Amino acid sequence: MTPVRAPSAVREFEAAARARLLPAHYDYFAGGAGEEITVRANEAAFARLALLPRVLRGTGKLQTGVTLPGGRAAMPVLVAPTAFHRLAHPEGERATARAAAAAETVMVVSMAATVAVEDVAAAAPGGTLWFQLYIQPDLAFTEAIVRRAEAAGCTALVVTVDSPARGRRDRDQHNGFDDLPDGMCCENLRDGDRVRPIVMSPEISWRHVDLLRRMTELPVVLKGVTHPDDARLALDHGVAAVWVSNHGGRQLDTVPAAVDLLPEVVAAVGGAVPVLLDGGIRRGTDVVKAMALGASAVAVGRPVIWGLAADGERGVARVLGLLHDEVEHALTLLGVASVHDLRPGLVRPC
Ligand SMILES: Cc1cc2nc3c(=O)[nH]c(=O)nc-3n(C[C@H](O)[C@H](O)[C@H](O)COP(=O)(O)O)c2cc1C
Ligand SMILES: CCCCCCC(=O)C(=O)O
Repeated sequence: MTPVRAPSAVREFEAAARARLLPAHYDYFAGGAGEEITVRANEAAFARLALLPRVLRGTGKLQTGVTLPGGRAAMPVLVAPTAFHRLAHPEGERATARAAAAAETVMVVSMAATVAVEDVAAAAPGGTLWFQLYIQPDLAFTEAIVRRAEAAGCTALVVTVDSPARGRRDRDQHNGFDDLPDGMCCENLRDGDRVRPIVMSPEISWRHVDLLRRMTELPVVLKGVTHPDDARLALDHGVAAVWVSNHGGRQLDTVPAAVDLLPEVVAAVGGAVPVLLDGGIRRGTDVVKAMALGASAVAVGRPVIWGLAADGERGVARVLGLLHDEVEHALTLLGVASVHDLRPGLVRPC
């Protein structure tokens, strides 16, 4: 009998996940906005970047840890906020949080999680959680959610700013996917005995970022920045980090690939705060390319979902473990001892 081989690359988890998920749920996780041009561009952009190794550097012990406003991570790959983990696995966000804690990295809990942030925290004591927020026009409700995240022990607030409206996702429209199944809801949206809908409002502005900063002592990370002028404004408004992201190509289609936007944002930020990046990271080589171009750390969305759907906590742990091992391997072959020593000169367009 041929033994079943465990996935040896992150990409292999997608097929395993697809085989287990309902087609409409697979499409929700995999899909993006419009023609999915940005979804494809995110990955393709990494393939268009070449790495140029240095030799005879005597590098020795490797350093992959990073220190960020919301705490330290042993690897420079964070778990991006993604919604609805219980569609992928019955343990949902609990399983993801345990795997992230075991990998000693940060999990960003989505506001649209299907397990309440308090229960995610309880599932992974000792783990580092950040909380992702869509600022709700009802500011009292926004504040109530912030207080819950604080009380659950989250160490940063990630405010997603690329969603003044929900992306138009053709796959979801064709599948009629617009709600969670019975027995599942966005647990962080509970308000007394009802669950509120998430409002993505075009009325949200920099004024709300200021209000939020006054509302909490937690560092505020701005996720979904693509324009260098917005990166500069983010600094004016006192954010603790800027997160370059096009939401994995799920919001405005034809926005450029995230990694192509990175250098201009890094230049605009000028080292004032860390710059994070997500979108299309599938390999350790993608991680080092992004960090060479100035990212302080990166995050992965779909790879975590594929690991979760394929094999629950173990699958997520394997995805994170593969990325960690690949980062170390890439550093060794690049002749670089620490992720902090990655520089633009190690990357070339090809
Ligand atoms: C299924 C899914 C759900 C997502 N849900 C959220 C969310 O609730 N909040 C958020 O800020 N971003 C959300 N995102 C965007 C991710 O945080 C991240 O920006 C994106 O997945 C990165 O691209 P990648 O999937 O290629 O790694 C979601 C992405 C996916 C794929
Ligand atoms: C109505 C709930 C919306 C959750 C948003 C999740 C998300 O950001 C995504 O990309 O999907």
